[in-house]
Amino acid sequence: MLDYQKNFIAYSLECGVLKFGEFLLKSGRTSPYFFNTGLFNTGVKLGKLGEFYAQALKQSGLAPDILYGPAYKGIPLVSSMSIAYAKLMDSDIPFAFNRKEPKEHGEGGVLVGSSLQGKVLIVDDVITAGTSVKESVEIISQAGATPAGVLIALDRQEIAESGRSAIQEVTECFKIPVIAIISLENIIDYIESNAIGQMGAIADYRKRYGV
Ligand SMILES: O=P(O)(O)OC[C@H]1O[C@H](OP(=O)(O)OP(=O)(O)O)[C@H](O)[C@@H]1O
Ligand SMILES: O=C(O)c1cc(=O)[nH]c(=O)[nH]1
Repeated sequence: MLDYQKNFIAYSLECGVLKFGEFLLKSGRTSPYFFNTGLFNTGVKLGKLGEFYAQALKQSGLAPDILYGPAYKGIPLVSSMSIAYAKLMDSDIPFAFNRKEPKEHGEGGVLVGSSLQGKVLIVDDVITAGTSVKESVEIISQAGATPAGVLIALDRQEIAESGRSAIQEVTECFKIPVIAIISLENIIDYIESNAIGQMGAIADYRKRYGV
């Protein structure tokens, strides 16, 4: 594991973002751990999170035209990341996000921010079964733009409904790369070397849903 990944896990634990317990996921699975980026909830914490994402984009070598953050947690992620990336790379990439409920008045619709065109990078918090990424790909394609990749904080390394890995499904179906700052494997390494967390429950969960 690289130093910046260790630092990211330590920082997530310190902010209460990475938690152990029992959590119901979007997929309907009950997980013994949860990664809640909503708890990067001050200017300093969110600013630092944006810098991790900006660094990951720099290292990926991808050159998207637009950054897209799916509601809700993708909204502060894409906003903070675009500020951090502009500072890091002196490159002002436009960004956009969606509403979960279409707005019926004013400008209306589900999209907010820059219009979706060209190569669009999806910026989200985690991938579990891949549903959220599929929804984003649909929104981007419907707008006439091209999904160019996915950047997430955590790859939970789980299987999708098809029985294939969620990441494998995304990369094979949509022919786009997925970049994750950390994965479940990194969290397990960290837990084992620092004697924290509920390894037994995580190992059981991984046996059932992991890749
Ligand atoms: O890979 P998946 O199985 O789709 O799961 C991961 C998605 O689930 C959560 O979204 P959700 O819409 O639940 O939450 P939010 O409104 O808090 O962003 C999370 O933010 C990811 O976008
Ligand atoms: O799959 C999810 O719903 C999910 C998992 C996780 O670790 N964090 C999160 O915000 N959502």
